[in-house]
Amino acid sequence: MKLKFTKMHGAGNDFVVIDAINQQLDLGPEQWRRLADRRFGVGADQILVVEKSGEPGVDFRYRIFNNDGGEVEQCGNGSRAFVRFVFDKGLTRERSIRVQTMSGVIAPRLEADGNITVDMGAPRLEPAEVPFDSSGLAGQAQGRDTLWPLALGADGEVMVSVVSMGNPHAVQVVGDVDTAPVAETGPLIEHHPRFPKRVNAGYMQLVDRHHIRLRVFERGAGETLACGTGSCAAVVAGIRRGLLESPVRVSARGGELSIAWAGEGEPVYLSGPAVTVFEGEIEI
Ligand SMILES: N[C@H](CCC[C@H](N)C(=O)O)C(=O)O
Repeated sequence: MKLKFTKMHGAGNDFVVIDAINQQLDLGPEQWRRLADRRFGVGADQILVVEKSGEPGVDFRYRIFNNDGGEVEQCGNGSRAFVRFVFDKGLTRERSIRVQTMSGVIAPRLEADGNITVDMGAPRLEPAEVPFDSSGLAGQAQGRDTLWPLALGADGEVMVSVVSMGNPHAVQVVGDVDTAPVAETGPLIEHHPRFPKRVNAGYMQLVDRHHIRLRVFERGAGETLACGTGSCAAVVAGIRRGLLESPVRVSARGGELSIAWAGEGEPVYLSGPAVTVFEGEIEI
């Protein structure tokens, strides 16, 4: 089928965005993978699909596919691209919308200055909600958080915080993100047996109480230049550990994000850019 798409990015985390309201889609995992392939397709970390919502009080439905073809629950950088896309395409005249995802409703808002702030909902903090299998493990309390030991075989053991933003995150503090073993240990953490749905692996360097540097080896996509939900998860973990105070500036390799969180039970707010790179059409 001939498919119209828009290529976008949020702080270097890149997307193919598809209007499934005005196009009939019937694609499977192999086609999502090909679309996201950087040589045989358009190339992207994730594919974002825009659908009408059937829910009262909700404007759109938002489906997210990693470049391995798997459908996932949430994408923070993608939610900013989503609101920029639907506004620019005239699918809405509202700058503030509510969007249904697999893990609940989020609320992106397109600011007058072009920046975008998203209510990402409240983090889920119980291991079973992540999901993380903590059975038989001795957690180490730090502040309101618990650090869990992850055995990585020859690569030793790392202590991680576990947080769900609808999707699963394992966050560790490192001395220097530039020398952190992201390529070596990212895949080991992503596929660790204690994460039955796999996990996004975050490496956070503390700059000061309102600033971190962050790299994320993403589930189903490998290291990306920025990860919105990973930034939310890292800041939530840092605040719970007593290491950070809201708001926090997150310096990713692809750009800057800002996270605000008032504490347990409260929503996490993600702010940052969303850029349209080009429009295209592909036979898929
Ligand atoms: N790889 C993630 C989905 C995309 C998240 C990321 N791109 C973001 O901005 O939140 C997962 O499998 O949960």
